[in-house]
Amino acid sequence: MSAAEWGYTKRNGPFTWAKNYPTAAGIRQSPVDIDTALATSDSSLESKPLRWKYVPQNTRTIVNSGHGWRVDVDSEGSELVGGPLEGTYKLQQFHCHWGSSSDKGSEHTVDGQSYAAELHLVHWNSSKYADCGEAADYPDGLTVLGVLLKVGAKNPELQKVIDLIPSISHRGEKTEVKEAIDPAKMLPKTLSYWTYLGSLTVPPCNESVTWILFKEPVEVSEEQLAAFRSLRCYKRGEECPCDEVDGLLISNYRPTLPLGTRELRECGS
Ligand SMILES: CCCCCCc1ccc(S(N)(=O)=O)cc1
Ligand SMILES: [Zn+2]
Repeated sequence: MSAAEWGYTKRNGPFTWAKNYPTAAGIRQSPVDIDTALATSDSSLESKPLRWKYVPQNTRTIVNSGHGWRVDVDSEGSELVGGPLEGTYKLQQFHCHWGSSSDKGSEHTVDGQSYAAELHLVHWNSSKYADCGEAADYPDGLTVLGVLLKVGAKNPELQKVIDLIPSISHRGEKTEVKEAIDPAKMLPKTLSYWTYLGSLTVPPCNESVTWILFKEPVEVSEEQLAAFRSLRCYKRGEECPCDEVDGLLISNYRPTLPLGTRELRECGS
């Protein structure tokens, strides 16, 4: 989309994306509702535990993409292997999706239930592809670890992100992450998960993501969610293009798409 960039308002939101990004109307789209009764447990998943290694010092910059905040990471030194994955995946970035109030905001839902937000750790298949951009064009190119966020205690690791939000209030602004953020500390204690083949949940909605969604939600406080909603979707000095309340990014989640004939597997109770 040229002037009217895609976004989350009535005018440019998820139901308009397929106009400019035909893949958004595909049959392997994300997010989906996790119908727990449909999930099949798979011994091959149990036999290859999910394993990851992150380098906190490699969390480089945080940017306001206009669609939310995103922490870009130097992939070197990171790895994610096991579970449903063939080969090694490296961490590229992590970001979050939320709603205008904490009764909604996650992208995946579980038996129809929404959570307050959802954290995505984006990895690319470094065994087969040269970088994330290339990997995004292949069905086995990307893996996203999804963490459901529910309202509760303040999340100390995410607080390091929240503290940087005032310096990236407008679209395009970015700043150095000085205090290292450890992605591993944002994951739940129990590692049970659901996995299925899906897509990027934002345009161009490439159908190249192996989704791994942890079952156990992680806590975040209402104040921390309010900080996410204080980001603006337009550039400093420009007028607000979106018809959101003075361009505040109060909601940036895509509603669920049909799972269709895709298999939904689970590992752990
Ligand atoms: C054409 C290059 C694509 C880079 C990948 C950008 C991206 C990664 C993950 C997600 S999400 N919300 O599915 O985790 C959205 C966007
Ligand atoms: Zn995401």
